[in-house]
Amino acid sequence: MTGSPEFADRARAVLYARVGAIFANTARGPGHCAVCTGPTGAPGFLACQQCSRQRAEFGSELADLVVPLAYVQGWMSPPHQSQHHVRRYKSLFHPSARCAEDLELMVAAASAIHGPCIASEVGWWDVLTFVPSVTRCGVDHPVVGLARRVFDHGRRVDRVVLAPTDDLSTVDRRPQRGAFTMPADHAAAVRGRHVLVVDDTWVSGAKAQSAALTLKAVGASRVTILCVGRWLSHQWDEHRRLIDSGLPPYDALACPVGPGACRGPQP
Ligand SMILES: O=P(O)(O)OC[C@H]1O[C@H](OP(=O)(O)OP(=O)(O)O)[C@H](O)[C@@H]1O
Repeated sequence: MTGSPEFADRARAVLYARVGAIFANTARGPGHCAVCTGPTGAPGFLACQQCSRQRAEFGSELADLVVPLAYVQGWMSPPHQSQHHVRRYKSLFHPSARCAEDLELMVAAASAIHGPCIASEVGWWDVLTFVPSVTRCGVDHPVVGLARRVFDHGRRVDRVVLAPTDDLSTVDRRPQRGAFTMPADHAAAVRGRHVLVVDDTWVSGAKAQSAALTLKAVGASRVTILCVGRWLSHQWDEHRRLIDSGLPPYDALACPVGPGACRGPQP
């Protein structure tokens, strides 16, 4: 059964074989941003500079919980396979079915195994959506395939879509309240409810948090962002240090919500 210990063991083995050498689990705790899991850059800080700035500006309008599953080792030379995966899965001209399938399996396993961990932190989600692409918004974007793989734990989950506005193209490392809108009937489905927002990559979090701003503005009680890859840039000192520290292979049992929150089987 999906979500059972047997499923978890099987998913762990499958993902270890498929992406263990490609991705590494995100980490929580000292040195890691409590929001996005990126390096804080300085000891004693709970959040990285980007997330701190966003929190100072938007406070509780932002997502209540951000769950990045794995680090993407970006801008390496030669390029790292994790970068290749998160790009090729949605490449317009050379899409890779293998990459898409791997990311979808990661979302399916994480939401099945660690859905209860999300629930223990912020409650079960009632509504599901995704972050639309700037260049290819709409439901034919492969990010929708990721959202479709979120395991619902037998619960009723409504699906809604965010509509990008012209302001979305100007979202650059800083969330904006007007980047998305929501059709009135979808907004009604969101009011007073917990929305899970799926995205493929978190770089600054600006787009995903812009989605959260819209959802909170139309009345969502809570927003959780689930993204596959927390992008690290090998060109930034603190990111390079984390990459060069030797990241362990991806383990589907390692909890992306944090060891203290884990309600699933332990690694
Ligand atoms: O964390 P951020 O700094 O906001 O960057 C990450 C966002 O950027 C990409 O979106 P884009 O619209 O470029 O996606 P596409 O490549 O799918 O068109 C990606 O899919 C994330 O949504």
